[in-house]
Amino acid sequence: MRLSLPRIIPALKNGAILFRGKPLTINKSLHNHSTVVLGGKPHIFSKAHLYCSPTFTQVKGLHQNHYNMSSTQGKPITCTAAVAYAAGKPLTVEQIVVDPPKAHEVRIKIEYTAVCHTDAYTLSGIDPEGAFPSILGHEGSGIVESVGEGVTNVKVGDHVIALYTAECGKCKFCKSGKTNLCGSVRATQGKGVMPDGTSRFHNQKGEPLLHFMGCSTFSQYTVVADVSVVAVDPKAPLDSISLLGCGVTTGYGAAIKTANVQKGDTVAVFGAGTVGLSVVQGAKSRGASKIIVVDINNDKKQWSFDFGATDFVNPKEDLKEGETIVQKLIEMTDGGLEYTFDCTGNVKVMRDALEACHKGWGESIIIGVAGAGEEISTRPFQLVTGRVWKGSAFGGIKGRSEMGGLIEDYQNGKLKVDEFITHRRPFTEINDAFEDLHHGDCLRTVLDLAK
Ligand SMILES: NC(=O)c1ccc[n+]([C@@H]2O[C@H](COP(=O)([O-])OP(=O)(O)OC[C@H]3O[C@@H](n4cnc5c(N)ncnc54)[C@H](O)[C@@H]3O)[C@@H](O)[C@H]2O)c1
Ligand SMILES: N[C@@H](CCC(=O)N[C@@H](CSCO)C(=O)NCC(=O)O)C(=O)O
Repeated sequence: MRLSLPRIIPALKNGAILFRGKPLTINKSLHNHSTVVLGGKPHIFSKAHLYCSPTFTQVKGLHQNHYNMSSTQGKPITCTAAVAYAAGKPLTVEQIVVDPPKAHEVRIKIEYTAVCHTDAYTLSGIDPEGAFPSILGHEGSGIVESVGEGVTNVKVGDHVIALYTAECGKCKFCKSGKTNLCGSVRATQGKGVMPDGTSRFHNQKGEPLLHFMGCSTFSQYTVVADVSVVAVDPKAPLDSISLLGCGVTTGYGAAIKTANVQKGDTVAVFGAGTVGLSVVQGAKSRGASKIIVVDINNDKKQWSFDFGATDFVNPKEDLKEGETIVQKLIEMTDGGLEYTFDCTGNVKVMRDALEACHKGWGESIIIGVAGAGEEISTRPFQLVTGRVWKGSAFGGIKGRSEMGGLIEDYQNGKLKVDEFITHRRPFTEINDAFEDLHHGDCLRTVLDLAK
Protein backbone atom coordinates (compact mmCIF):
# COMPACT_ATOMS: atom_id res chain seq x y z
CA MET A 1 0.00 0.00 0.00
CA ARG A 2 1.28 3.47 -0.83
CA LEU A 3 0.27 6.52 1.17
CA SER A 4 1.52 10.06 0.92
CA LEU A 5 3.13 11.38 4.08
CA PRO A 6 0.54 14.00 4.98
CA ARG A 7 -1.94 11.15 5.15
CA ILE A 8 0.19 8.54 6.84
CA ILE A 9 1.30 10.74 9.69
CA PRO A 10 -2.13 10.96 11.38
CA ALA A 11 -2.46 7.22 10.91
CA LEU A 12 0.89 6.64 12.57
CA LYS A 13 -0.04 8.96 15.39
CA ASN A 14 -3.17 6.92 15.98
CA GLY A 15 -1.07 3.76 16.12
CA ALA A 16 -3.08 2.49 13.19
CA ILE A 17 -0.15 0.88 11.37
CA LEU A 18 1.75 -2.02 12.86
CA PHE A 19 5.43 -2.66 12.25
CA ARG A 20 6.56 -6.15 13.34
CA GLY A 21 3.38 -6.38 15.41
CA LYS A 22 3.86 -3.05 17.20
CA PRO A 23 2.28 0.31 16.38
CA LEU A 24 4.62 2.55 14.43
CA THR A 25 5.40 5.89 15.97
CA ILE A 26 7.07 8.97 14.60
CA ASN A 27 9.99 10.17 16.67
CA LYS A 28 10.86 12.95 14.33
CA SER A 29 9.35 14.36 11.19
CA LEU A 30 11.53 16.50 9.01
CA HIS A 31 10.40 19.35 6.79
CA ASN A 32 11.86 17.43 3.93
CA HIS A 33 8.92 15.19 3.32
CA SER A 34 11.10 12.49 1.91
CA THR A 35 12.55 11.52 5.29
CA VAL A 36 10.81 10.52 8.52
CA VAL A 37 11.96 8.50 11.48
CA LEU A 38 9.72 5.58 12.33
CA GLY A 39 10.18 3.62 15.54
CA GLY A 40 13.63 5.13 16.03
CA LYS A 41 14.82 4.09 12.58
CA PRO A 42 15.13 6.56 9.69
CA HIS A 43 13.23 5.68 6.56
CA ILE A 44 13.72 7.56 3.32
CA PHE A 45 10.85 7.69 0.90
CA SER A 46 11.07 8.85 -2.67
CA LYS A 47 8.57 11.24 -4.22
CA ALA A 48 6.89 11.88 -0.88
CA HIS A 49 5.32 8.46 -0.84
CA LEU A 50 5.61 5.82 1.80
CA TYR A 51 5.60 2.33 0.49
CA CYS A 52 4.39 -0.08 3.12
CA SER A 53 6.29 -3.31 2.56
CA PRO A 54 4.86 -6.62 3.80
CA THR A 55 6.52 -5.95 7.17
CA PHE A 56 4.17 -2.98 7.56
CA THR A 57 0.73 -4.32 8.42
CA GLN A 58 -2.26 -2.25 7.48
CA VAL A 59 -4.90 -2.38 10.19
CA LYS A 60 -8.39 -3.13 8.93
CA GLY A 61 -10.39 0.03 8.37
CA LEU A 62 -7.32 2.26 8.30
CA HIS A 63 -8.06 3.39 4.82
CA GLN A 64 -11.33 4.93 5.83
CA ASN A 65 -10.34 6.11 9.27
CA HIS A 66 -6.76 7.23 9.16
CA TYR A 67 -7.65 10.58 7.70
CA ASN A 68 -10.10 11.37 10.48
CA MET A 69 -12.42 12.80 7.90
CA SER A 70 -15.57 12.06 9.84
CA SER A 71 -15.18 15.26 11.87
CA THR A 72 -15.91 17.34 8.77
CA GLN A 73 -18.66 15.24 7.23
CA GLY A 74 -21.93 17.13 6.85
CA LYS A 75 -20.30 20.44 7.78
CA PRO A 76 -18.98 23.34 5.71
CA ILE A 77 -15.17 23.28 5.41
CA THR A 78 -13.05 26.42 5.38
CA CYS A 79 -9.94 25.89 3.26
CA THR A 80 -7.53 27.56 0.88
CA ALA A 81 -8.50 28.05 -2.76
CA ALA A 82 -7.32 30.11 -5.70
CA VAL A 83 -10.20 32.27 -6.86
CA ALA A 84 -10.44 33.69 -10.39
CA TYR A 85 -12.28 36.97 -9.71
CA ALA A 86 -11.92 38.40 -13.20
CA ALA A 87 -10.59 37.53 -16.65
CA GLY A 88 -6.97 38.43 -17.20
CA LYS A 89 -6.25 38.98 -13.50
CA PRO A 90 -4.04 36.80 -11.27
CA LEU A 91 -5.82 34.30 -9.05
CA THR A 92 -6.45 35.31 -5.44
CA VAL A 93 -5.30 32.68 -2.94
CA GLU A 94 -7.68 32.98 0.00
CA GLN A 95 -9.84 31.11 2.47
CA ILE A 96 -13.18 29.98 1.10
CA VAL A 97 -16.03 27.86 2.42
CA VAL A 98 -16.97 24.56 0.78
CA ASP A 99 -20.43 23.28 1.62
CA PRO A 100 -21.14 19.57 2.21
CA PRO A 101 -22.17 17.49 -0.78
CA LYS A 102 -25.88 17.19 -1.55
CA ALA A 103 -27.50 14.04 -2.94
CA HIS A 104 -25.43 12.43 -5.71
CA GLU A 105 -22.48 14.70 -4.96
CA VAL A 106 -19.02 13.97 -3.63
CA ARG A 107 -16.71 16.21 -1.60
CA ILE A 108 -13.06 15.57 -2.40
CA LYS A 109 -9.93 16.63 -0.55
CA ILE A 110 -7.79 17.61 -3.53
CA GLU A 111 -4.19 16.49 -3.00
CA TYR A 112 -2.63 17.56 -6.29
CA THR A 113 -3.66 19.59 -9.28
CA ALA A 114 -1.78 20.43 -12.44
CA VAL A 115 -2.33 23.51 -14.58
CA CYS A 116 -3.54 22.82 -18.10
CA HIS A 117 -3.40 25.25 -20.99
CA THR A 118 -7.22 25.32 -20.88
CA ASP A 119 -7.18 26.87 -17.38
CA ALA A 120 -5.03 29.69 -18.78
CA TYR A 121 -7.34 29.94 -21.80
CA THR A 122 -10.41 30.42 -19.60
CA LEU A 123 -8.63 32.79 -17.22
CA SER A 124 -7.52 34.90 -20.20
CA GLY A 125 -11.16 35.67 -20.97
CA ILE A 126 -11.45 34.08 -24.43
CA ASP A 127 -13.50 31.05 -23.36
CA PRO A 128 -17.13 31.64 -24.40
CA GLU A 129 -18.17 29.67 -21.29
CA GLY A 130 -15.74 31.44 -18.94
CA ALA A 131 -17.57 32.90 -15.95
CA PHE A 132 -16.28 34.72 -12.87
CA PRO A 133 -15.74 34.65 -9.95
CA SER A 134 -14.93 30.99 -10.16
CA ILE A 135 -12.59 28.27 -8.99
CA LEU A 136 -10.71 26.94 -11.99
CA GLY A 137 -8.69 23.72 -12.29
CA HIS A 138 -9.71 20.44 -13.87
CA GLU A 139 -6.63 18.20 -13.77
CA GLY A 140 -6.59 16.94 -10.20
CA SER A 141 -6.58 13.99 -7.85
CA GLY A 142 -7.53 13.53 -4.23
CA ILE A 143 -9.36 11.54 -1.59
CA VAL A 144 -13.08 11.36 -0.97
CA GLU A 145 -13.87 13.25 2.24
CA SER A 146 -17.63 12.70 2.27
CA VAL A 147 -20.46 11.70 0.00
CA GLY A 148 -24.06 12.84 -0.35
CA GLU A 149 -27.13 10.65 -0.23
CA GLY A 150 -27.41 8.05 -2.97
CA VAL A 151 -23.72 7.99 -3.95
CA THR A 152 -22.67 4.42 -4.66
CA ASN A 153 -19.72 4.66 -7.05
CA VAL A 154 -17.17 6.06 -4.55
CA LYS A 155 -16.80 5.99 -0.77
CA VAL A 156 -14.98 7.97 1.91
CA GLY A 157 -11.23 7.39 1.68
CA ASP A 158 -11.20 6.38 -1.99
CA HIS A 159 -8.42 7.81 -4.10
CA VAL A 160 -10.09 9.59 -6.99
CA ILE A 161 -9.64 11.63 -10.13
CA ALA A 162 -12.12 14.40 -10.94
CA LEU A 163 -13.62 14.08 -14.41
CA TYR A 164 -14.52 17.05 -16.55
CA THR A 165 -16.17 14.64 -18.95
CA ALA A 166 -18.79 12.90 -16.84
CA GLU A 167 -20.05 9.37 -17.45
CA CYS A 168 -23.54 8.55 -16.19
CA GLY A 169 -23.96 5.41 -18.28
CA LYS A 170 -27.67 6.16 -18.71
CA CYS A 171 -28.06 9.16 -21.03
CA LYS A 172 -28.52 9.06 -24.80
CA PHE A 173 -24.83 9.86 -25.31
CA CYS A 174 -23.51 7.25 -22.90
CA LYS A 175 -25.81 4.59 -24.28
CA SER A 176 -24.98 5.41 -27.91
CA GLY A 177 -21.62 3.66 -27.77
CA LYS A 178 -20.46 6.40 -30.16
CA THR A 179 -19.08 9.08 -27.86
CA ASN A 180 -17.69 9.83 -24.41
CA LEU A 181 -19.64 13.11 -24.26
CA CYS A 182 -22.11 12.40 -21.44
CA GLY A 183 -25.15 14.66 -21.36
CA SER A 184 -26.14 14.21 -17.71
CA VAL A 185 -24.51 17.28 -16.15
CA ARG A 186 -22.97 19.15 -19.10
CA ALA A 187 -25.55 21.98 -19.20
CA THR A 188 -25.17 23.01 -15.55
CA GLN A 189 -21.41 22.33 -15.69
CA GLY A 190 -21.10 24.90 -18.48
CA LYS A 191 -22.87 27.47 -16.31
CA GLY A 192 -20.49 26.87 -13.39
CA VAL A 193 -23.03 25.33 -11.04
CA MET A 194 -23.87 21.92 -9.61
CA PRO A 195 -26.70 19.90 -11.21
CA ASP A 196 -29.28 21.51 -8.87
CA GLY A 197 -28.28 24.94 -10.22
CA THR A 198 -26.43 26.15 -7.11
CA SER A 199 -22.79 26.45 -6.04
CA ARG A 200 -21.07 24.74 -3.10
CA PHE A 201 -18.42 27.47 -2.81
CA HIS A 202 -18.53 30.90 -1.24
CA ASN A 203 -15.91 33.36 -0.11
CA GLN A 204 -15.51 34.90 3.34
CA LYS A 205 -17.89 37.72 2.36
CA GLY A 206 -20.57 35.13 1.63
CA GLU A 207 -20.44 35.69 -2.14
CA PRO A 208 -21.02 32.52 -4.17
CA LEU A 209 -18.12 31.32 -6.33
CA LEU A 210 -18.74 29.37 -9.52
CA HIS A 211 -17.52 25.85 -10.28
CA PHE A 212 -15.44 25.12 -13.40
CA MET A 213 -15.67 22.18 -15.79
CA GLY A 214 -17.40 20.18 -13.06
CA CYS A 215 -14.09 19.87 -11.19
CA SER A 216 -12.67 23.09 -9.61
CA THR A 217 -9.45 21.48 -8.47
CA PHE A 218 -7.80 24.78 -7.48
CA SER A 219 -9.21 24.33 -3.99
CA GLN A 220 -8.17 22.11 -1.10
CA TYR A 221 -11.74 20.79 -1.08
CA THR A 222 -14.16 20.62 -3.95
CA VAL A 223 -17.60 19.17 -4.62
CA VAL A 224 -18.36 17.29 -7.82
CA ALA A 225 -21.29 15.30 -9.19
CA ASP A 226 -20.96 11.56 -8.56
CA VAL A 227 -20.93 10.99 -12.33
CA SER A 228 -17.85 13.23 -12.50
CA VAL A 229 -15.49 11.22 -10.33
CA VAL A 230 -13.71 7.88 -10.61
CA ALA A 231 -12.07 5.82 -7.88
CA VAL A 232 -8.57 4.59 -8.74
CA ASP A 233 -6.01 2.10 -7.48
CA PRO A 234 -4.68 3.60 -4.22
CA LYS A 235 -1.21 2.31 -5.12
CA ALA A 236 -1.02 4.81 -7.97
CA PRO A 237 0.74 7.99 -6.77
CA LEU A 238 -1.75 10.83 -6.60
CA ASP A 239 0.66 13.49 -7.83
CA SER A 240 1.38 11.62 -11.05
CA ILE A 241 -2.15 10.52 -11.81
CA SER A 242 -3.52 14.03 -11.49
CA LEU A 243 -2.28 14.37 -15.08
CA LEU A 244 -4.66 11.62 -16.15
CA GLY A 245 -7.46 14.05 -15.27
CA CYS A 246 -6.79 15.81 -18.56
CA GLY A 247 -3.56 16.32 -20.54
CA VAL A 248 -2.10 12.82 -20.78
CA THR A 249 -5.46 11.08 -21.19
CA THR A 250 -6.57 13.58 -23.84
CA GLY A 251 -3.55 13.09 -26.10
CA TYR A 252 -3.10 9.37 -25.57
CA GLY A 253 -6.83 8.72 -26.04
CA ALA A 254 -6.98 10.87 -29.18
CA ALA A 255 -4.32 8.63 -30.75
CA ILE A 256 -5.49 5.21 -29.58
CA LYS A 257 -9.26 5.80 -29.47
CA THR A 258 -10.44 8.75 -31.55
CA ALA A 259 -8.00 8.16 -34.41
CA ASN A 260 -7.32 4.52 -33.60
CA VAL A 261 -3.83 4.75 -35.13
CA GLN A 262 -2.62 1.41 -36.49
CA LYS A 263 0.78 -0.14 -37.03
CA GLY A 264 2.62 1.50 -39.93
CA ASP A 265 0.46 4.66 -40.04
CA THR A 266 2.05 8.05 -40.56
CA VAL A 267 1.19 10.74 -38.01
CA ALA A 268 1.86 14.47 -37.61
CA VAL A 269 1.29 16.23 -34.30
CA PHE A 270 1.06 20.03 -34.25
CA GLY A 271 2.02 21.37 -30.81
CA ALA A 272 4.27 19.49 -28.42
CA GLY A 273 2.74 20.30 -25.05
CA THR A 274 1.51 17.59 -22.69
CA VAL A 275 -1.42 16.89 -25.01
CA GLY A 276 0.65 16.68 -28.21
CA LEU A 277 3.40 14.59 -26.64
CA SER A 278 0.77 12.22 -25.30
CA VAL A 279 -0.55 11.83 -28.85
CA VAL A 280 3.03 11.01 -29.80
CA GLN A 281 3.29 8.30 -27.17
CA GLY A 282 -0.09 6.86 -28.15
CA ALA A 283 0.96 6.73 -31.83
CA LYS A 284 4.26 5.15 -30.87
CA SER A 285 2.53 2.51 -28.75
CA ARG A 286 0.47 1.59 -31.84
CA GLY A 287 3.59 1.20 -34.00
CA ALA A 288 3.19 4.27 -36.23
CA SER A 289 5.92 4.27 -38.88
CA LYS A 290 6.49 8.02 -38.85
CA ILE A 291 5.59 10.51 -36.13
CA ILE A 292 6.37 14.09 -37.14
CA VAL A 293 6.09 16.79 -34.49
CA VAL A 294 5.53 20.35 -35.67
CA ASP A 295 6.24 23.07 -33.11
CA ILE A 296 7.48 26.65 -33.30
CA ASN A 297 9.52 26.21 -30.12
CA ASN A 298 12.86 24.42 -30.56
CA ASP A 299 12.89 23.54 -26.86
CA LYS A 300 10.25 20.97 -27.76
CA LYS A 301 12.53 19.08 -30.13
CA GLN A 302 14.27 16.88 -27.56
CA TRP A 303 10.99 16.31 -25.69
CA SER A 304 9.43 15.12 -28.94
CA PHE A 305 12.16 12.56 -29.62
CA ASP A 306 12.06 11.40 -25.99
CA PHE A 307 8.36 10.61 -26.31
CA GLY A 308 8.73 8.77 -29.62
CA ALA A 309 8.75 11.26 -32.49
CA THR A 310 10.75 10.28 -35.55
CA ASP A 311 11.01 13.84 -36.95
CA PHE A 312 10.68 17.41 -35.69
CA VAL A 313 9.86 20.39 -37.89
CA ASN A 314 9.93 24.01 -36.76
CA PRO A 315 7.91 25.90 -39.42
CA LYS A 316 9.70 29.10 -38.50
CA GLU A 317 13.12 27.63 -39.31
CA ASP A 318 12.93 24.42 -41.30
CA LEU A 319 11.07 25.47 -44.46
CA LYS A 320 12.71 26.37 -47.75
CA GLU A 321 11.97 29.81 -49.21
CA GLY A 322 8.32 29.89 -50.31
CA GLU A 323 7.61 26.43 -48.93
CA THR A 324 4.59 25.91 -46.67
CA ILE A 325 4.40 23.48 -43.77
CA VAL A 326 1.71 21.57 -45.69
CA GLN A 327 4.00 21.14 -48.71
CA LYS A 328 6.88 20.08 -46.44
CA LEU A 329 4.79 17.42 -44.68
CA ILE A 330 3.33 16.09 -47.94
CA GLU A 331 6.82 15.81 -49.37
CA MET A 332 8.11 14.03 -46.24
CA THR A 333 5.32 11.43 -46.40
CA ASP A 334 4.83 10.73 -50.10
CA GLY A 335 1.46 12.49 -50.41
CA GLY A 336 0.35 13.28 -46.89
CA LEU A 337 -0.36 11.75 -43.53
CA GLU A 338 -2.78 9.11 -42.37
CA TYR A 339 -3.48 11.10 -39.18
CA THR A 340 -2.77 14.65 -38.05
CA PHE A 341 -3.60 16.22 -34.68
CA ASP A 342 -3.97 19.87 -33.75
CA CYS A 343 -2.78 20.36 -30.18
CA THR A 344 -2.30 24.15 -30.39
CA GLY A 345 -5.80 25.70 -30.45
CA ASN A 346 -4.70 27.88 -33.40
CA VAL A 347 -7.30 27.78 -36.19
CA LYS A 348 -4.70 28.40 -38.94
CA VAL A 349 -2.74 25.41 -37.66
CA MET A 350 -5.97 23.37 -37.71
CA ARG A 351 -6.30 24.13 -41.43
CA ASP A 352 -2.69 23.14 -42.10
CA ALA A 353 -3.23 19.93 -40.15
CA LEU A 354 -6.24 19.03 -42.30
CA GLU A 355 -4.56 19.89 -45.58
CA ALA A 356 -1.46 17.87 -44.72
CA CYS A 357 -3.63 14.74 -44.63
CA HIS A 358 -3.41 12.18 -47.42
CA LYS A 359 -6.00 12.50 -50.19
CA GLY A 360 -8.68 9.84 -50.00
CA TRP A 361 -8.27 8.74 -46.39
CA GLY A 362 -6.27 11.13 -44.16
CA GLU A 363 -7.98 12.17 -40.93
CA SER A 364 -7.27 15.29 -38.92
CA ILE A 365 -8.22 15.41 -35.25
CA ILE A 366 -8.80 18.79 -33.58
CA ILE A 367 -7.92 18.72 -29.89
CA GLY A 368 -6.82 22.33 -29.31
CA VAL A 369 -9.35 24.79 -27.92
CA ALA A 370 -9.92 28.04 -29.81
CA GLY A 371 -11.11 31.38 -28.45
CA ALA A 372 -14.54 32.95 -28.78
CA GLY A 373 -15.27 34.03 -32.35
CA GLU A 374 -12.55 31.88 -33.93
CA GLU A 375 -13.65 29.63 -36.78
CA ILE A 376 -12.02 26.96 -38.92
CA SER A 377 -12.05 27.06 -42.69
CA THR A 378 -10.76 25.15 -45.69
CA ARG A 379 -11.80 24.57 -49.26
CA PRO A 380 -14.67 22.05 -49.28
CA PHE A 381 -12.65 20.27 -52.00
CA GLN A 382 -10.29 19.11 -49.23
CA LEU A 383 -13.17 17.07 -47.78
CA VAL A 384 -14.66 16.13 -51.14
CA THR A 385 -11.34 14.49 -51.90
CA GLY A 386 -11.54 12.26 -48.88
CA ARG A 387 -9.90 14.05 -45.98
CA VAL A 388 -11.85 13.87 -42.73
CA TRP A 389 -12.05 16.53 -40.02
CA LYS A 390 -12.82 15.24 -36.51
CA GLY A 391 -12.64 16.52 -32.94
CA SER A 392 -11.71 14.84 -29.70
CA ALA A 393 -12.65 15.73 -26.12
CA PHE A 394 -10.79 14.01 -23.27
CA GLY A 395 -9.32 11.70 -25.90
CA GLY A 396 -12.67 10.02 -26.41
CA ILE A 397 -12.09 8.29 -23.08
CA LYS A 398 -15.04 7.37 -20.85
CA GLY A 399 -13.66 8.44 -17.50
CA ARG A 400 -15.42 6.07 -15.14
CA SER A 401 -15.19 2.90 -17.17
CA GLU A 402 -11.80 3.40 -18.84
CA MET A 403 -9.60 5.25 -16.35
CA GLY A 404 -8.63 2.01 -14.60
CA GLY A 405 -7.08 0.76 -17.85
CA LEU A 406 -5.04 3.93 -18.27
CA ILE A 407 -3.78 3.67 -14.70
CA GLU A 408 -2.72 0.09 -15.46
CA ASP A 409 -0.94 1.23 -18.62
CA TYR A 410 0.90 3.78 -16.46
CA GLN A 411 1.72 1.23 -13.76
CA ASN A 412 2.97 -1.27 -16.38
CA GLY A 413 5.26 1.36 -17.90
CA LYS A 414 3.28 1.49 -21.15
CA LEU A 415 2.06 5.06 -20.58
CA LYS A 416 4.53 7.78 -19.55
CA VAL A 417 3.10 10.21 -17.01
CA ASP A 418 5.82 11.20 -14.53
CA GLU A 419 7.97 12.50 -17.39
CA PHE A 420 5.50 15.35 -17.94
CA ILE A 421 5.97 16.77 -14.46
CA THR A 422 8.70 19.31 -15.12
CA HIS A 423 7.80 21.66 -12.28
CA ARG A 424 6.43 21.15 -8.77
CA ARG A 425 5.18 23.96 -6.59
CA PRO A 426 3.28 24.51 -3.37
CA PHE A 427 -0.33 25.48 -4.07
CA THR A 428 0.33 29.03 -2.87
CA GLU A 429 2.55 29.54 -5.94
CA ILE A 430 -0.30 28.89 -8.35
CA ASN A 431 0.15 32.17 -10.23
CA ASP A 432 3.78 31.22 -10.90
CA ALA A 433 2.48 27.92 -12.27
CA PHE A 434 0.47 29.87 -14.84
CA GLU A 435 3.66 31.72 -15.77
CA ASP A 436 5.44 28.36 -16.19
CA LEU A 437 3.06 27.57 -19.06
CA HIS A 438 4.79 30.15 -21.24
CA HIS A 439 8.24 28.63 -20.88
CA GLY A 440 9.58 26.01 -23.28
CA ASP A 441 11.01 23.91 -20.47
CA CYS A 442 7.58 23.42 -18.91
CA LEU A 443 5.21 20.59 -19.72
CA ARG A 444 3.18 20.37 -16.53
CA THR A 445 3.48 22.10 -13.16
CA VAL A 446 1.96 20.04 -10.36
CA LEU A 447 0.73 21.94 -7.32
CA ASP A 448 0.74 20.33 -3.89
CA LEU A 449 -2.43 21.40 -2.13
CA ALA A 450 -1.05 20.41 1.28
CA LYS A 451 1.53 23.19 1.03
N1 LIG B 1 -9.98 18.71 -26.47
C1 LIG B 1 -9.59 18.44 -25.24
O1 LIG B 1 -10.17 17.56 -24.58
C2 LIG B 1 -8.44 19.15 -24.65
C3 LIG B 1 -7.88 18.71 -23.44
C4 LIG B 1 -6.76 19.34 -22.95
C5 LIG B 1 -6.23 20.43 -23.61
N2 LIG B 1 -6.82 20.87 -24.74
C6 LIG B 1 -6.24 21.97 -25.53
O2 LIG B 1 -5.15 21.39 -26.26
C7 LIG B 1 -4.17 22.37 -26.51
C8 LIG B 1 -2.81 21.89 -26.02
O3 LIG B 1 -2.80 21.82 -24.61
P1 LIG B 1 -1.40 21.70 -23.81
O4 LIG B 1 -1.74 21.72 -22.37
O5 LIG B 1 -0.60 20.60 -24.37
O6 LIG B 1 -0.77 23.11 -24.23
P2 LIG B 1 0.72 23.64 -24.20
O7 LIG B 1 0.62 25.13 -24.16
O8 LIG B 1 1.52 22.96 -23.15
O9 LIG B 1 1.33 23.19 -25.61
C9 LIG B 1 1.01 23.82 -26.81
C10 LIG B 1 2.20 23.65 -27.78
O10 LIG B 1 1.81 24.19 -29.04
C11 LIG B 1 2.93 24.88 -29.56
N3 LIG B 1 2.44 25.85 -30.54
C12 LIG B 1 1.82 27.03 -30.33
N4 LIG B 1 1.55 27.64 -31.49
C13 LIG B 1 1.99 26.82 -32.47
C14 LIG B 1 1.99 26.89 -33.88
N5 LIG B 1 1.48 27.95 -34.52
N6 LIG B 1 2.53 25.87 -34.57
C15 LIG B 1 3.07 24.80 -33.94
N7 LIG B 1 3.10 24.69 -32.58
C16 LIG B 1 2.57 25.68 -31.87
C17 LIG B 1 3.59 25.51 -28.36
O11 LIG B 1 4.93 25.87 -28.62
C18 LIG B 1 3.46 24.39 -27.33
O12 LIG B 1 4.58 23.53 -27.37
C19 LIG B 1 -4.68 23.64 -25.85
O13 LIG B 1 -5.41 24.40 -26.80
C20 LIG B 1 -5.62 23.12 -24.78
O14 LIG B 1 -6.54 24.09 -24.37
C21 LIG B 1 -7.89 20.26 -25.28
N1 LIG C 1 -15.75 26.13 -23.28
C1 LIG C 1 -15.22 26.24 -24.62
C2 LIG C 1 -14.65 24.97 -25.14
C3 LIG C 1 -13.65 24.35 -24.22
C4 LIG C 1 -13.38 22.95 -24.67
O1 LIG C 1 -13.46 22.63 -25.87
N2 LIG C 1 -13.07 22.09 -23.75
C5 LIG C 1 -12.64 20.74 -24.07
C6 LIG C 1 -11.82 20.27 -22.94
S1 LIG C 1 -10.38 21.21 -22.70
C7 LIG C 1 -9.68 20.41 -21.40
O2 LIG C 1 -8.49 20.96 -21.09
C8 LIG C 1 -13.79 19.76 -24.16
O3 LIG C 1 -13.69 18.60 -23.84
N3 LIG C 1 -14.89 20.18 -24.59
C9 LIG C 1 -16.07 19.37 -24.66
C10 LIG C 1 -17.04 19.76 -23.59
O4 LIG C 1 -16.72 20.67 -22.83
O5 LIG C 1 -18.11 19.17 -23.51
C11 LIG C 1 -16.23 26.80 -25.60
O6 LIG C 1 -17.36 27.09 -25.17
O7 LIG C 1 -15.86 26.96 -26.77
